Amino acid sequence: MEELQSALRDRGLAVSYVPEKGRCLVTTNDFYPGEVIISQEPYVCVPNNSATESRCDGCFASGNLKKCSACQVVWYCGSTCQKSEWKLHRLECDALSKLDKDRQKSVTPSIRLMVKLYLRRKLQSEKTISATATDNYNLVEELVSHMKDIDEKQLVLYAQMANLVSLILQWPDINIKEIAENFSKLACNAHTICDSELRPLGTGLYPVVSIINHSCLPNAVLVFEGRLAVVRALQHMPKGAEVLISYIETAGSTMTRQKSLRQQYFFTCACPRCIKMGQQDDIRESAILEGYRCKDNICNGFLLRDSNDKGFVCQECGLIRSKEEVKKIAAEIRETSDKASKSLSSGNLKECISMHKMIEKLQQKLFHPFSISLMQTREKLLKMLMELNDWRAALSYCKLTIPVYQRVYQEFHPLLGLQYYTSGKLEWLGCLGTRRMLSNH
Ligand SMILES: C[S@@+](CC[C@H](N)C(=O)[O-])C[C@H]1O[C@@H](n2cnc3c(N)ncnc32)[C@H](O)[C@@H]1O
Repeated sequence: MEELQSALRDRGLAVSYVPEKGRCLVTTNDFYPGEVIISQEPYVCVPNNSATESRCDGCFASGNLKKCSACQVVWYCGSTCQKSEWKLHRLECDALSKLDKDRQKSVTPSIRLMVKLYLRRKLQSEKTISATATDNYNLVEELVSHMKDIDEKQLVLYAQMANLVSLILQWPDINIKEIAENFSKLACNAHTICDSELRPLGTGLYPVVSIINHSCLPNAVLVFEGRLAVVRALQHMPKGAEVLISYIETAGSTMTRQKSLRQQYFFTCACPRCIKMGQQDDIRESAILEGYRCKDNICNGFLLRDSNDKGFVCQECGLIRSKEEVKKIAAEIRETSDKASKSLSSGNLKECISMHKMIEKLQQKLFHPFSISLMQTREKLLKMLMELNDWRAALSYCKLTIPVYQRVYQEFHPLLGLQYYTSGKLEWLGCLGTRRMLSNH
């Protein structure tokens, strides 16, 4: 711990402790918006490979990959990445090669992450790989596991996964209980590694970044530069401030956020947004983000359940919307969404787009213009239209999402920046298309 504190002191940081949260990271210098607070390479990481998509184990690139000829499980983009991973993969490769084909199929990214964790610990203890104050297994040992909070079903699953790890490693004195506990640690400490457009690529364990606690109104944000985790300030952070990032999607009602924090991280958030739960402002915001709209098209009022529980009352004009009407439209949305998923899985993008346009129309009838569900549908349309190179139509959906982004994300949030960037890129691509058309005539 002394070594870690000393390494952090040089970066203007310290580890502290708060009874209701456990360890926390605090600043010992001022940090300004956009400034890097801390960056860390992963202790271990894996790409989220599946039967349909593979990425390089070194840099997470896709395309032009070659399978490791020995184990036939791990992919590389070239010899540079293969060499950089070799010390660890040599051991993993031996272990994976001994598995039969069926067993190899059960080696999911989570199983590989755990196998790599144990191999890295072994290599560091043998000094084949060097350890530093911010890169050593002791830091993994100190991570919270919440073993006592996990339900029976989850414990059984972790035990089964631990047995598989043991079967792969074949170490005689391996501790199955410890592996199961490490799976629980990964669940509340590992991070999803995303690319610059915030698409998920893999999972990594960053034990120093994992000391940072959560807030739904964070003062910092975690982004990735390749596999490097980078925490940047979202606002001015004076000396002595606790560094806080958001573990979850912050665009949601307080109830939704609290539920997902309790389910995955086992705590009740008491951040400045969450303590307002049940207050007038919070009720209003939750109803706008996740509730229904006034049935009068001109009125943009949000609805709250009426006292007789007969329906929902518009808080602007007092008009009542019946439960039956709401249920009917919600059922139509569900039905169309099912059809859209089927057309997506059959690869019919054009049909999927027209289904989503129908969903959007139905959602416009039911939800408030700032609704998260409506925004998500428009986001899907934007992505699908971009796949078809229909820049103009994609731009129109991108523009519709921006006011919602502005409402739900803070000024310097990367998701908001990314949406502005997408909009600019689509404007440019649209103009380029028009110019080409003109020059062809
Ligand atoms: C990634 S760890 C953060 C570091 C942790 N406090 C520690 O001592 O190692 C996540 C865990 O920290 C705790 N935690 C994080 N943010 C919290 C918050 N805002 N309020 C209460 N507990 C929190 C929860 O136990 C959560 O599962």
